[in-house]
Amino acid sequence: MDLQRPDSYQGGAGPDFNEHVLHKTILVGDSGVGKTSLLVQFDQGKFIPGSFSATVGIGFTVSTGRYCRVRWLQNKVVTVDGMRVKLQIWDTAGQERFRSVTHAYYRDAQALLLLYDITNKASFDNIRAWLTEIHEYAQRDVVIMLLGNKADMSSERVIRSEDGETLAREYGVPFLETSAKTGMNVELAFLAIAKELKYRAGQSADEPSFQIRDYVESQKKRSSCCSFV
Ligand SMILES: Nc1nc2c(ncn2[C@@H]2O[C@H](COP(=O)(O)OP(=O)(O)OP(=O)(O)O)[C@@H](O)[C@H]2O)c(=O)[nH]1
Repeated sequence: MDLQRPDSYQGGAGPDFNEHVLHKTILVGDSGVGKTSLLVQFDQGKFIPGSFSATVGIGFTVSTGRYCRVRWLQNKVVTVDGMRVKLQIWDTAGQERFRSVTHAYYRDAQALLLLYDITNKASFDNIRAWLTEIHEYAQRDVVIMLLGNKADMSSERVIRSEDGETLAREYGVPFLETSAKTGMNVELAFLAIAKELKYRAGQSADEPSFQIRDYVESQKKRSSCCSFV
């Protein structure tokens, strides 16, 4: 899937950028927030209704020998400013009983997409606990993005968009509302992560600095402006 689209960032990759490196990206969040659905939407461009179980044979099952918290992974190539960024995306199961198995996976993650469900207050309230866990087990410079998923379910919304934004600002992370059902902002979330990782890998003194939060905000404004055109 070629995700390149016009945007404001035109910096090239520096000499150290290695397009063959896989950038490990993990989806985390409470059970049922839509992690698998988001990945399926990104991978296949479609929404498959109903919960996925750990036994559903999509992709690649990672056996831990115990409970399998990390279920499958998907390699995706995202084209950013003409360069290929390879994301190795790990889907995880949100149930509490699998959590201890996950910590090892955080350690070498370069990016984490942290999801809550805008129709589920508990999933939003648990974001702080997820962030505490991430800060404890992940690398200090891991790229984190907060996603309020199921944005299509407006009649059942209990978490306002402003609440997601406020929480994200408090932790200094970018924020998007997404819908795995309609595809809203799904590509943008992964594209922003890929751009940040590419920027970090190729950072050089003469390159304009890239700020993922500014990028996400500018793209959000662009899509809200253009959806009315
Ligand atoms: N309307 C709507 N439903 C969604 C969306 N994302 C997921 N769902 C539904 O929410 C339920 C849970 O989705 P999953 O993708 O299985 O959630 P998960 O976070 O992977 O859950 P665990 O595997 O238990 O951690 C399913 O019934 C999905 O069809 C969305 O954006 N909009």
